[in-house]
Amino acid sequence: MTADTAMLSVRNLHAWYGESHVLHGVTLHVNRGEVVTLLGRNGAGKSTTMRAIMGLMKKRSGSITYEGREAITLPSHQIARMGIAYCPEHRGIFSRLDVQENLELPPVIGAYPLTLDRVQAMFPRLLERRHSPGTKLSGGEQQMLAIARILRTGARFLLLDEPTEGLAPIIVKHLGEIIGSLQSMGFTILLVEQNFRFASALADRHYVVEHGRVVDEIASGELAAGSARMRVYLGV
Ligand SMILES: Nc1ncnc2c1ncn2[C@@H]1O[C@H](COP(=O)(O)OP(=O)(O)OP(=O)(O)O)[C@@H](O)[C@H]1O
Repeated sequence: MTADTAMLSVRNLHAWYGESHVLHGVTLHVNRGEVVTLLGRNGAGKSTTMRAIMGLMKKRSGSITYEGREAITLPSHQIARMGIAYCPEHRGIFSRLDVQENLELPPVIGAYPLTLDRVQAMFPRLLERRHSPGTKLSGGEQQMLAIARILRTGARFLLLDEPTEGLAPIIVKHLGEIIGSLQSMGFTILLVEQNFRFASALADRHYVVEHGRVVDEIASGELAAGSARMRVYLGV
């Protein structure tokens, strides 16, 4: 499938923090139902790419089409209404609210929001912890809550920024299962990941970001060759 028929298509995306020019022409696409990762070293521009797609960068140029509709000039709340949800690296949990309140807060913007019961069935730990304030959650619980919360909105396209960061291997494994089941449920996911092993087990394709550009694309079928290439990119 080409970029023209993709669910999300990003072409020649530039973005700036103030005077600092950080994205230098990112081009990528994500087809409906895919899990695609952005890989690359710290500071390569992966999070900024997500922020720019979500309309959170004040200055950006290029083209971002979602379901065929141009979004580059739209404010963030309208991009959310198109059906894109963003789970930032620092998770954005409201620490003064408890788990249930965090889950009840998101506005419904899409046609098929998951009900509270449904997300609690998917994340039984959140049901057990429903009256715990955000501050009392472990890193893994916070990550589950952050993902559960965006599922409540009805968005069908999820931007997940380094969900595994700082989590124990067993929680990482569980998150992998959750992302796999979200894909089976029909969600489309763009994922920033530093953990190449985690990413390679999950994703259909990978983009490598360097110095604010996509410099390579690796299909998961090319894994053996891909991981050698990745070691060069990531310097590991
Ligand atoms: N708020 C900001 N103000 C100015 N520059 C920023 C800001 N946030 C990020 N940058 C710079 O933008 C560039 C890209 O950062 P970005 O966070 O997108 O990288 P990344 O690939 O996601 O890496 P990381 O995993 O470290 O977040 C880096 O040079 C970074 O220093």
